[in-house]
Amino acid sequence: MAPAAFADEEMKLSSQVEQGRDEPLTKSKVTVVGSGNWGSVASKLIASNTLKLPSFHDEVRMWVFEETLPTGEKLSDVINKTNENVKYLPGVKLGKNVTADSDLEHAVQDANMLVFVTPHQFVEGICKRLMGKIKGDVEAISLIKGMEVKTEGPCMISSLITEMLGINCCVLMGANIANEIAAEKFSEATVGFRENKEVAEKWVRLFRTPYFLVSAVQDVEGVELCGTLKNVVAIGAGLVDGLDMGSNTKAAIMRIGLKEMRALSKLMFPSVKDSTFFESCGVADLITTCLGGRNRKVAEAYARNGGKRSFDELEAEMLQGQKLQGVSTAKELYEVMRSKGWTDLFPLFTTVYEISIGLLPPSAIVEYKEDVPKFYSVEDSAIYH
Ligand SMILES: NC(=O)c1ccc[n+]([C@@H]2O[C@H](COP(=O)([O-])OP(=O)(O)OC[C@H]3O[C@@H](n4cnc5c(N)ncnc54)[C@H](O)[C@@H]3O)[C@@H](O)[C@H]2O)c1
Ligand SMILES: O=P(O)(O)OC[C@H](O)CO
Repeated sequence: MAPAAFADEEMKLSSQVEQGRDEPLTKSKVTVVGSGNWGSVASKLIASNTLKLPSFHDEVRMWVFEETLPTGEKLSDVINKTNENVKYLPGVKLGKNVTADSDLEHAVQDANMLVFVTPHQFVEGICKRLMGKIKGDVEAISLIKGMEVKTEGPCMISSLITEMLGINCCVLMGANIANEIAAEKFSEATVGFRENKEVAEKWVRLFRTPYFLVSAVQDVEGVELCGTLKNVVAIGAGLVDGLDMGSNTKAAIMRIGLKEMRALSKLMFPSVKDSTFFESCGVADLITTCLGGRNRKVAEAYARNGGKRSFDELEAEMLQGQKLQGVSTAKELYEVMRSKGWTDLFPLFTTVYEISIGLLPPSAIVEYKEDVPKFYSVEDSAIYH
């Protein structure tokens, strides 16, 4: 396949460039903070590259939120013994140079590159534990799709990491269903960076493989908001699947969702670029999530049950410890929209939230309201600019 072949060439080139240089004086040490489904795949990707690229230490440390398996063994011990995350990514070898570490402070203590990849609701607690424990020259990247809402307004996860730990934080988002990348099927991702292009290029080198093509754009908020907001649209897509509405309806939800994603992103952060929505983190992630993601899957079950079983209950039963981001993100978005008086401008986001808390039935996702034609007028609205 042409793109993969191109990626292969690029990879060789970047290895040659690195190998052609003198051995770097200091090699970067990478720690992955998180070890769920995507955290484990990210560790595998990175570990395959640190072995090849001389500017990185071979070992990749992966922080594991410790749990006891039904066998009575600790998850981190089993990962180190089998080289597999038997709970969150069974059947896939991570690479012998991945070391699971259940001690958070110990896992990060020597790292100069931190990869944050946990469900978004745990990040603040993790950062509190790390405050004052990070070395000065550390760079971070967040693979986390989600946001926090503070009294001052919305706070993206990369900003939370920067504010709490005093370190620069890029983001990596994309059409990245973890199990497919674990099986080394070709896909793409987008790194978002603020100012330092060299740092972004270093992250690209660390992640890129012949089957995982990564490019960088200077738009942290745009990339992160794409990854965050698509999870709410995915809930809408799952609801229409559960209502057996068919492809046209799902395409309509995706189109309306994309428009709301772009409009809300620009309202929250006017610097967000339109072009970002055409990268992997934008339209491609929206499509893959609405076709094959966990948010879609659980929302489908919610609609099939007529809203009688809660999202929490279905998540626990269907995902076995993996976490949904779309429902909590819908709530967080709603808080932002309500406080700003924007709910009427975003009927899809608002409806998904109201369905998720049981205020409306699942069928409300396709009930057209004559008096709310806002899908079409949001860009003309005075507050849009
Ligand atoms: N899985 C995917 O396909 C995928 C792809 C791209 C991005 N993401 C994003 O990556 C992020 C992480 O998702 P994931 O799929 O790796 O995780 P996951 O949903 O598979 O697993 C949940 C993780 O949370 C951990 N956890 C549970 N309680 C915790 C606590 N109190 N404190 C800290 N950790 C705790 C579990 O140990 C587990 O590692 C999310 O923001 C998600 O949206 C996921
Ligand atoms: O399985 P989901 O719905 O959490 O989505 C996974 C990824 O974000 C897709 O890129």
